[in-house]
Amino acid sequence: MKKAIQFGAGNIGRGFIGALLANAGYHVVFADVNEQMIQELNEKKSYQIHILDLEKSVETITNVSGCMSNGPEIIDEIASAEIITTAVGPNVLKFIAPTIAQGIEARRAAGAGPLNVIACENMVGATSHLQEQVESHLSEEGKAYAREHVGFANCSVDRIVPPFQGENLLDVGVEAFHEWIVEEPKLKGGTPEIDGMKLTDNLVAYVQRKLFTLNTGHAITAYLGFLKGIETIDQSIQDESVRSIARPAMEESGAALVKKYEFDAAEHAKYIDKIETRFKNPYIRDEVIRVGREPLRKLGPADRLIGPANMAAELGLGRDHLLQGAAAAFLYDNNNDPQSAELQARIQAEGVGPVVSDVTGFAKDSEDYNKIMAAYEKFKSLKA
Ligand SMILES: NC(=O)c1ccc[n+]([C@@H]2O[C@H](COP(=O)([O-])OP(=O)(O)OC[C@H]3O[C@@H](n4cnc5c(N)ncnc54)[C@H](O)[C@@H]3O)[C@@H](O)[C@H]2O)c1
Ligand SMILES: O=P(O)(O)OC[C@@H](O)[C@@H](O)[C@H](O)[C@H](O)CO
Repeated sequence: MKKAIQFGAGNIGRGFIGALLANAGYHVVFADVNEQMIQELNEKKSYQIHILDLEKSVETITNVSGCMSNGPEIIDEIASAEIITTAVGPNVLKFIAPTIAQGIEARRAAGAGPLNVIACENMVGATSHLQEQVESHLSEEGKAYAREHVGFANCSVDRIVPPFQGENLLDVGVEAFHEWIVEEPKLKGGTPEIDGMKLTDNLVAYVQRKLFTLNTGHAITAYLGFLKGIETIDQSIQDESVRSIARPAMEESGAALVKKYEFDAAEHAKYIDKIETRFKNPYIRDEVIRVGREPLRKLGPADRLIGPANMAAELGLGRDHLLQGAAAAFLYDNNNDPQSAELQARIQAEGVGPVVSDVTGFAKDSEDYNKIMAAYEKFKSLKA
């Protein structure tokens, strides 16, 4: 039987990618550092996906097992797999890269056939980033083997999967919508047949379309909601003062995306409408602290707040609401989130101006810097 390794048995791993692979006839080995999750996967060998939407349903996923991603067994698992997917978070890719490299060396020694690696993270070029990290751990022979036999394909992955309290630790609650788009030209050994995997040769456009629309609106809804003491995304987007920034911000990034990639403007408007409806899904409890997690990552130059603002600026387009959204991120003050604590400690120590400039790359007193600073001062007075 075909084998897939899914690094990360978390929400998107179990709730989307692992499930698609299992349904496509792969035996899916979830590799994680969470011992309890791995034990449970090996005991139960199945779990349920609860579709939490207007039409509810339950899907049972079978033919799965678990493996500690930091134990010795994972190397043999990689050596005998056809596909590796990840959903561990962009910052964790560097920790799994040496393991994937060891698995590739084992495949080379065994003369194994093609393997495809697809990092399913909210990050432009996540797989290329992982590939660089993996290559840095490969021998010269390993690099040559990988060039010929290992495909590293980027992707865009979209399904809202918040933490879920089911009867079973493994069960997961998801929205009905899902979209997984994979960079076809990078795949090796032919295209795997996986229902729900779409293929494209223009991936960057689709990754940015998703990251700069859904994740942009999501993050802004989270940070503004947090400031107002609102707990969930669906409640936050219903608040007119939040929506009146989050929605135009998605329209600003939309105008930039349409211009840059020549997307159909009417189709893109529908895409934004659909996303707003997804945020409003009352059947899913998605907390603003999940969506706002790791604000420093989200404020990165290629990520969902500053990335679309820069794209709009390059194209001579408006970006006021995107910059207001970024300002709200600088006020995200949640001690349970290490990046939020780091951000707030830096603002305390250095003052907000230098931190805004350093994190965003906007020079002091530039137009975009001044707009963030003005919004920051305005929002500060709104803090719940
Ligand atoms: N949840 C969503 O709605 C969603 C949707 C699209 C994309 N994503 C992306 O998917 C990725 C994962 O998000 P999530 O929501 O599933 O997070 P999550 O926290 O639910 O899952 C991450 C999993 O990775 C595991 N992990 C951590 N370190 C590891 C390691 N060294 N080796 C193996 N596993 C390790 C964790 O134990 C956890 O089970 C992120 O990049 C996120 O942006 C999430
Ligand atoms: O996973 P993050 O932290 O990059 O972003 C939080 C959410 O916006 C994200 O997980 C969405 O739910 C997901 O991208 C929907 O496809």
